[in-house]
Amino acid sequence: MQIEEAKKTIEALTAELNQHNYNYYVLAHPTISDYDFDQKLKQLVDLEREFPELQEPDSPTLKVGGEITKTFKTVQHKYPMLSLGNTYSEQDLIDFDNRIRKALGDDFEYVCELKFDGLSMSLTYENGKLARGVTRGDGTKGDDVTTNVKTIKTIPHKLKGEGFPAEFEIRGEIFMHKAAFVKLNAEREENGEQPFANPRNFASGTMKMQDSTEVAKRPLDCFLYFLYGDNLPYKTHWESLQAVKSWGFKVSEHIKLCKNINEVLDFIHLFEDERFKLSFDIDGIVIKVNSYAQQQELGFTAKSPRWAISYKYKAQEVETKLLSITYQVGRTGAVTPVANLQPVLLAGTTVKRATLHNANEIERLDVREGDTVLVEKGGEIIPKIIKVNLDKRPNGLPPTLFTTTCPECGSTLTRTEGEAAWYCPNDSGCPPQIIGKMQHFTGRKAMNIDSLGDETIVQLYNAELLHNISDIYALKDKRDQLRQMERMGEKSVNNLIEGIEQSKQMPFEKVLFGLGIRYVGETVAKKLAQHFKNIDNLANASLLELTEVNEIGTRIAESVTEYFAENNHRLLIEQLKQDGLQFEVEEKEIVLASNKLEGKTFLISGVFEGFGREELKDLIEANGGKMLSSISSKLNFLVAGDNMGPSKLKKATDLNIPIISDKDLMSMLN
Ligand SMILES: NC(=O)c1ccc[n+]([C@@H]2O[C@H](COP(=O)([O-])OP(=O)(O)OC[C@H]3O[C@@H](n4cnc5c(N)ncnc54)[C@H](O)[C@@H]3O)[C@@H](O)[C@H]2O)c1
Ligand SMILES: [Zn+2]
Repeated sequence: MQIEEAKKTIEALTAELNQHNYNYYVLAHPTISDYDFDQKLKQLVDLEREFPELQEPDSPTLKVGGEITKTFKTVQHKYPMLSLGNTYSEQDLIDFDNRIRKALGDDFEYVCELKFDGLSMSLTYENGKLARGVTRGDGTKGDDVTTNVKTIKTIPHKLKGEGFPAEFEIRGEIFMHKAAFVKLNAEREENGEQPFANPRNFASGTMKMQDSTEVAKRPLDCFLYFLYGDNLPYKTHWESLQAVKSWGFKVSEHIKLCKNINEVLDFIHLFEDERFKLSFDIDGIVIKVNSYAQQQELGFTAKSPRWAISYKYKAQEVETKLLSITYQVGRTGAVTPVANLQPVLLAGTTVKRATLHNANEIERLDVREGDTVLVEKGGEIIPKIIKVNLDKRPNGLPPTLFTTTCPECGSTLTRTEGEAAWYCPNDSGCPPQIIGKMQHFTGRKAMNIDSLGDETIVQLYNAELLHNISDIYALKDKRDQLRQMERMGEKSVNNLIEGIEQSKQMPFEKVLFGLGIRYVGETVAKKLAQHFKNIDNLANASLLELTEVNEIGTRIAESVTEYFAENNHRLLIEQLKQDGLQFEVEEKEIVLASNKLEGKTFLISGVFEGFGREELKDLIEANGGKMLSSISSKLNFLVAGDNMGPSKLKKATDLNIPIISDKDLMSMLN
């Protein structure tokens, strides 16, 4: 390659890799596979080796990929958090072993560990207590996410046992189990939120959240894999792993002390298949030289230790034929394309279907019925089509035109500017939407009507006893018809009606969530209910009033106003009101109500361990205080919790505004 051409290629690759790093680390929504990313990075490494004069000092080949954000406090790492050299080839491992052998002679051992596919975290403990949790960030500085880390149950707040150093740092990987991922991602999709591609992205997206109470709802876990400290009493990595286990840290049982590279390869071969039986994703095996002294001798490159390497498994993929593309309609009316495949064995299971996400994805892949496609099951649980084998495309295959009509009711589909999904607008006449809405309404997180399960709803819909949510509350007058149905004895009819009657006591926020307004998930419903207090206030709120609510963006606000603009929906709510459902927040009797805060102004910032922000706000107002929405000289007190933005802190300090804790606030009331 000529230097001119090399320069152009290097520039293009650099720009592309920087973008992918951003998608992966900051947005947690990568657009290419890890394998492709690694191939491109390797190409850049090779080019820079051939033309060293063209290497930029901030080339992605020299940097750890992540970034720090502005939303958390930045913390300097005491020991840099590096990346790991990686390879997909066994020959590279043998070369690695030869390099080590050359430097150390033959007397050394390796430790093999699973390469957990999550995000790395540095935890600092002081006198046996968790002091800090910091992300890798750019490798030298990271985000202080301590409050989020504290919600992870397997990370000890306080150590047990003895012998731990007064101060040390421990590194590990935060991840989400596959089962939790599948469940939570399905909920996201149901709420109209963008699903995450895999558990890693979900875990990483979660750790970036500002609201720790949200983080606490998402089950994360953490394996620890490296101990750092000054003058540690251990000579080897293996020994230290045993010690940290005894202090209460979770260390994977799948580790192996190896005498030579052949034993390492055995471990790698073993997990080639075993990895699919684990409850969490791994993307490879990490191989580390065991002795600390030898690690020191080997040292580091700019980006990774020379004493460790990771072997990555290629995502499993297989070719098969795309028989047809069909469309599914969800509860919200979103139409999802599904690829129906010639059944094929992949990663231990028979795959018949793959997701195609939306029209953009079909266009991107240019996938057509009759094509031969490459299907991948990597970290992801749901197989997906990664590309079309164009060499095998029969002549004259017509391009796929995304359906323009609903496969269930024939309505013309609509799409909002800027959104990926097409929707069937016929929400009161499209069977899967009608059924889905009722199922959502009776679901565990909404009205929780146990006795009216998903199957029963379908059965009653088919028997024309249910068409609409409000019909549920009319079932009590249809006992005779109910009793005639299959599998419906006197007792189950009684149960059914009783469950329905009981649901009338469900609080407003559950009813609101149950209505299934697009983008109004559980948390949003709670926020809206607390803010507007009753359905009429909410229904009459303007876009501006809606977006003024903390964490309600324009997308949600628009969806809410659209919902209430429809007469059908207003009629439904009127009917449900008459049926006796809760459409206002039950005013909690605030025992503390007084006028102790009269004439004083407050602003709340950050997160609190014992209180929700809304709760504090209610408390302040119930005691005569007034809330302000920004920091100005008019503000009397800033009630600050964890994770308060640094700019707010500075502004308050500059204006000399007293910063108080939630506990200080409580004592003002006593
Ligand atoms: N698809 C994309 O767009 C995209 C973009 C950027 C990066 N990536 C992927 O991420 C990789 C780079 O990420 P990276 O720099 O974090 O490297 P890496 O993930 O390949 O290896 C380093 C990381 O491994 C983790 N790890 C897991 N188990 C471990 C164990 N037992 N011991 C030590 N560390 C362990 C640690 O978090 C450590 O930071 C790339 O190779 C690529 O595959 C993909
Ligand atoms: Zn339809």
